[in-house]
Amino acid sequence: MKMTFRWYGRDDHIPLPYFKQVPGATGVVGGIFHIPAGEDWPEEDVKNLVEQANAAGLELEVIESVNVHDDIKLGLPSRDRYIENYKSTMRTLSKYGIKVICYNFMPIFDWTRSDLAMPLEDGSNALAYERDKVEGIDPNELIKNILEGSKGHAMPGWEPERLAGIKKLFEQYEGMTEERLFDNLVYFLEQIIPVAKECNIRMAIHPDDPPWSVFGLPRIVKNDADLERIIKAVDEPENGLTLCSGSLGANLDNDLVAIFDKYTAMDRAPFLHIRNVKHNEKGDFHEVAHKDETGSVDVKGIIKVLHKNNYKGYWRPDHGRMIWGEEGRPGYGLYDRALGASYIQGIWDILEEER
Ligand SMILES: O=C(O)[C@@H](O)[C@@H](O)[C@H](O)[C@H](O)CO
Ligand SMILES: [Fe+2]
Repeated sequence: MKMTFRWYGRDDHIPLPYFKQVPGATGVVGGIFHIPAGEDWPEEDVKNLVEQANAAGLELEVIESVNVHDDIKLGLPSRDRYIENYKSTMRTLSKYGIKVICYNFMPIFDWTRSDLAMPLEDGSNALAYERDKVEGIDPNELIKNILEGSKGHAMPGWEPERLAGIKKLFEQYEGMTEERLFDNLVYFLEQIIPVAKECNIRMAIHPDDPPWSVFGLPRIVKNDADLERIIKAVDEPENGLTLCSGSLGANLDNDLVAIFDKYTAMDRAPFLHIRNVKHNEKGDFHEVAHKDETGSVDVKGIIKVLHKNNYKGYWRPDHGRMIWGEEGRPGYGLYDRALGASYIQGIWDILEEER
């Protein structure tokens, strides 16, 4: 499997060459964050992005994310224009060697947390989700908390310009059901998967984070049944999944090892996010170090099935804690992600030797 790190481009506090210093890192996962969802990505920006990574000796073959405009999720007539832009962006990305595009289909918000820097016992801090602090509060309050907690770092999915129209967005989603949202996803996939085929790109939908309804908005990428329904709806290898152990793992009912096994054996998961979360009695969770017994995720079990299935796709260590005084975008410090990366590769190396 190919180990990558998420890199936030010119907005990242981590110098690109540092990723190369993590043993085993072959590439970075990039994105263009100043272009609003729905717009066609300018070729010049894509070219610069890929060239910068390559100049640092790193591949850039995965994009996270090309975000989907809410009009597509809402199924509005204007969606066709945004889908055309999406296709055009796919063609540009393929021209510069992109192989996988990660995206999500969550209404309005991307990931949701109540705390971006919850203090842990060891003096580090991590992202956390407490139901009482999210569910039942005014979404504007949550947006305020997230933007304050981000300490000036741009947070994809939480763009202040877009969220300024939050009231209208919520009105537009009124009455939206899981069924209709799913139909809108299928409409989108039917349009873009043929283009993906032509471009040799694999689309990889990211699970909802957390994988349950928040603020009454429907969620359709929560569990094994949802994943299966999505890949079957347009049953082509290009219609793939990003398996994220942290997002799916927020629901203890999800059998992560079985899910990672099933979709990697089918070769329908071109991209993986590996991280760990820990639950408390109330069902709340916070993020922890990647090491297996630190949290609820069976990290070793996941790596074992990936190895058994001879996984050849891309993976990246997902959110880490903030440790050793590092300051940066919540979840995306270098130090803890690098520790997680080395831990996971250690497991892989032993399995390789035993094969
Ligand atoms: O939590 C994160 O940082 C990521 O896993 C997501 O934001 C992910 O990039 C998007 O949901 C994918 O579209
Ligand atoms: Fe993820």
